[in-house]
Amino acid sequence: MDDGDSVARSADKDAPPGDDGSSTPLPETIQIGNSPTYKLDRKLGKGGFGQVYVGRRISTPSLSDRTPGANALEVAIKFEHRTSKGCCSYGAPYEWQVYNTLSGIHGVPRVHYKGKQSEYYIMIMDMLGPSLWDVWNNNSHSMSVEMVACIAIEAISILEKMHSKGYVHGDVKPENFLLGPPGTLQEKKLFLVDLGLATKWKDTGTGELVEYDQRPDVFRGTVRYASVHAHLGRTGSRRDDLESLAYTLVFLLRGRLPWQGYQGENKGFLVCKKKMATSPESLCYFCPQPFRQFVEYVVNLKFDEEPNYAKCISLFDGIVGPNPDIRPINTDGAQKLIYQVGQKRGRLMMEDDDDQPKKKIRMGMPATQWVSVYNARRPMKQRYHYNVADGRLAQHISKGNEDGLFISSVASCSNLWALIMDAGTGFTSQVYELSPYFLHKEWIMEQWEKNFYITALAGANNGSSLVVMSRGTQYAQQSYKVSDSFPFKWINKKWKEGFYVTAMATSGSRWAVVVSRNAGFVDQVVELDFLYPSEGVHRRWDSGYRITATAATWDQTALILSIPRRKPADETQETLRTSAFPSQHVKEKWAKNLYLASICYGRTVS
Ligand SMILES: Nc1ncnc2c1ncn2[C@@H]1O[C@H](COP(=O)(O)OP(=O)(O)OP(=O)(O)O)[C@@H](O)[C@H]1O
Repeated sequence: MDDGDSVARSADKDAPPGDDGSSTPLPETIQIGNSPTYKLDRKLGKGGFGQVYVGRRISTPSLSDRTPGANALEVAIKFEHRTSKGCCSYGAPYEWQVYNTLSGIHGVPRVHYKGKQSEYYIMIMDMLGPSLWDVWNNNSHSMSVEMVACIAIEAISILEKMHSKGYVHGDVKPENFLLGPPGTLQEKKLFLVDLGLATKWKDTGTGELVEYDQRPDVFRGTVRYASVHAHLGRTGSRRDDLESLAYTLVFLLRGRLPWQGYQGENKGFLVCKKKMATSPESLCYFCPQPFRQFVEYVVNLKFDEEPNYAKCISLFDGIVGPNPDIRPINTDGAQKLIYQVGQKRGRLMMEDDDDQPKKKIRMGMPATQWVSVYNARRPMKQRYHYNVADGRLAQHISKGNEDGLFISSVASCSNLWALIMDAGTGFTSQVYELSPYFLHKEWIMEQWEKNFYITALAGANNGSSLVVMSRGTQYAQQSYKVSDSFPFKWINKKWKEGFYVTAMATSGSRWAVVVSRNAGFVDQVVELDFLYPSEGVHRRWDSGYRITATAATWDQTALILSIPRRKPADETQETLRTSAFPSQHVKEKWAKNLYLASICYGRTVS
């Protein structure tokens, strides 16, 4: 590998040295269950979990053994030490479970035997050949367009098959595609191995989809090839495998991806940001059209959208030679798939819907907007002020207070403040401080002593902050954190302690998050993205969550969505994104009894 960024496993998969059993010698001969005996030969590879060796059969299989592959003279033997991190709680490696369903399906090697011998979990499987990474590496870091197009076609059909069994692979990359053994009938056949990160996207029994979620602190996969959704910790679904495949194909073709070379603690974030900022056009600048079309299609797929595999395959048809028998990679699986789909639909190809305007989400163009959130409420007095300079804050606030209004939200844009005041807060008194710090701890602690709690918060790009604290809230305790990246880990810890996020702000690229006990919520989730996460918000809305806090930096938008303890009579919530402060829109919303509940300014689209 040219740099260290190809394999960055989730924390779970990073076994400390020696913990993978490397200190325990491997057995010289292997015999598990009723398997024949194999003698250990050369090493084939080593991964994060296991080591893979050639096994030579040195005994005849028992007559009653009808295991497919029992007669193979050479097999691949995968060893995982019993203390490996890949082993699940009941002992056997998680990958075994996945192979129980997928062994031997199109493009997946057959597992002949599984069992335990001495300190190791052992899986005996079909022996395969070099990986696509090996092929690319041994061919001066290059691969022909025809070869990559054939790989595209066959890989899509393999993923289609795997997905049809309810699994997503979760770690699609050149190293995990293997060819058949050289010199055999299968040397041009493609296989996808390493099912250790495979997850269910649907329950094949009930047909029900796994629930959508986002856990921004969870990353599984390989940084270089991971989908943007995987970087952001979203539940894996079919689109993620296809996005990783798209990056795999472009890597094989161009020899490099634009996000290679980042290092350090922040690497995952920087790589993800670069992926978001790279348009399909620029990613595929030197590649034939179909590659760009494929990238464009896969990055626009929704969480539960059924990919049109046949259409994806047909994109590459024009590149590969017409005679399947002389192609550099077998494309049998794909031909079968297109045939089936064609039959079902009464024709070979799906219609092309490219002329339908599709929103392009990755264009590499930053844009900054106001995000405003409106809730249905009984008629009440609400007022807004925007472009308020520091010196004029006091005047607006005291006028509002005189009229019986308290501040319900604050925001900042270009070092000027926006202020929402209304009669619906339920507060009994309120204090605020404009401070040059983000945040001013001493002042906040003093107010906590006096039973004021933070109820609104904004930060300006110059580092100053406006903190509003109120009495008469239901909060029982509060805590906050200021951090250089979105502090999901901390939030997650606080959730476990009974706190919920009740206010959030940014100052430049820094975040401040306030959590409170007794916040009146029964559950809370986060949506964090490099653009406004519309899809996630809609999924959450459908499950009863409503946006209760918003904040955005120049890079990312974060939305906190909560389920209220007491359901409001009218659950209507609307959001707007506008480049100017939405003064006219607010008035239109008021006319429909929708009132500003949250507002922020920052990066929302790319
Ligand atoms: N059936 C096989 N035939 C030949 N070589 C194989 C076979 N299975 C695995 N290998 C080789 O062994 C390497 C490690 O295998 P695999 O990826 O399954 O292990 P892992 O420990 O799960 O790795 P990772 O760290 O990628 O998760 C592969 O990259 C490949 O080179």
